[in-house]
Amino acid sequence: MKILVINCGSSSIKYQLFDMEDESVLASGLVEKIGSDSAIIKHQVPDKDEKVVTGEILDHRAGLNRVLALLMSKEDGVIQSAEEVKAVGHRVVHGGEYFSGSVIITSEVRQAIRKTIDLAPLHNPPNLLGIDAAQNQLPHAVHVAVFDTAFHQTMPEYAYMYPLPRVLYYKHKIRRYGFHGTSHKYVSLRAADFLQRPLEELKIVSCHIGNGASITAIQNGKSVDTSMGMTPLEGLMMGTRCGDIDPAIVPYVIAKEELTLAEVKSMMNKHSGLLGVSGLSGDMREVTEAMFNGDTAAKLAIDMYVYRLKKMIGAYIAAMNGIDVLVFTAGVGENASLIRQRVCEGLTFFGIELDKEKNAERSKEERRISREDSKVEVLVIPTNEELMIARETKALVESF
Ligand SMILES: Nc1ncnc2c1ncn2[C@@H]1O[C@H](COP(=O)(O)OP(=O)(O)O)[C@@H](O)[C@H]1O
Ligand SMILES: CC(=O)OP(=O)(O)O
Ligand SMILES: [Mg+2]
Repeated sequence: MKILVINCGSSSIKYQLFDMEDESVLASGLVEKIGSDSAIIKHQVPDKDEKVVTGEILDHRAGLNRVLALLMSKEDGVIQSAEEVKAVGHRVVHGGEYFSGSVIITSEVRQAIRKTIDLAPLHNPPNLLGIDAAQNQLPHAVHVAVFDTAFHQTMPEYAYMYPLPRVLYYKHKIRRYGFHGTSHKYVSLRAADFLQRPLEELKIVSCHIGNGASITAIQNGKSVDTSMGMTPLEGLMMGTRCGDIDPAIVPYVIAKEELTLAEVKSMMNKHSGLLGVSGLSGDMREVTEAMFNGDTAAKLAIDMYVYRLKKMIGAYIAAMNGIDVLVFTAGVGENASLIRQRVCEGLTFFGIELDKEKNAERSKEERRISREDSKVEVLVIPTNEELMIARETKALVESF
């Protein structure tokens, strides 16, 4: 069964086509700068050179059309006809309280996703555009929505409610939802498999630290708390997002700097975090390099990033009254050995003992980086949200 996975951003489409017989990737790629006359498609077929095409792509429908044409083309094609794609799995960021698992997309499902637009104005509209475009171009396929929020629907009420007047929850659904659930779920399943231990017996703290970053406490295979909230702005310090700050700063900055609310929102989402503190970049590679070159602002940014992550791991251990496994994943978690080392150095109290040599090894594999005698297993697990979406899609198609 061939399954196409798509992840639509406001001006981009990421895609992967899987052959689910052996879960192999037949092709993958990215369409960027949709809405312009200089859009870029980067299309990769395993063992072939990447194909880069530029040109006008005015909307998601046109973008998807071009992707399908590439998938079926003579030189770079991997399928003969669009009918070969049996199902399409869509990443949908916000499912509100409507969805605690993946679903086949019906008109009711689209309606519910539309109702959560207010809660995720940056993410859900492009996700819906992607669904529309794909249903239009691939009408014979089964379309499935896989939500970032679904895995976290098991959080207890005392973890997801904010200490605000409760009426705001009843009127506007203001509560914590959490994100990156597909990734946290995937790495928790992989961790149990890697350790050959039942997931139900493990207390896992999973750190998804990429551009966006979140941490989740997973007990009995279920999310019991997570650091992102009503939106993906809460929690850890990120590449360009501030994470937790005193909410009183918002009206104060508006008054002092004569900014609009929209400008402050943009500041907190796009100009804060590593970028805001270092003044250089939101990319951990660039900030680390600057720190090694003696840049004091870059050093402060990294000190803050590590300190805040370490404190949050402590909180998530407390949430479960223990920890068996600490998992690092996503761009920073998978690659930045320095960050892993500095975070773990401050957690020895909990029985977390890193093997410095194993931690420093460069690898794309799932691996243990804790010492043999460490009470807590520390693992690096490369995330694979696309594969997880493909698996959830296949399971739904088969039960259909
Ligand atoms: N070798 C590396 N060392 C340190 N950080 C890295 C490395 N490679 C990637 N990163 C970090 O990972 C981030 C991207 O993470 P990723 O999980 O791919 O993000 P997203 O899916 O949100 O775009 C980059 O911005 C960078 O900060
Ligand atoms: C929800 C979210 O923050 O996603 P990303 O990390 O892809 O920005
Ligand atoms: Mg990501």
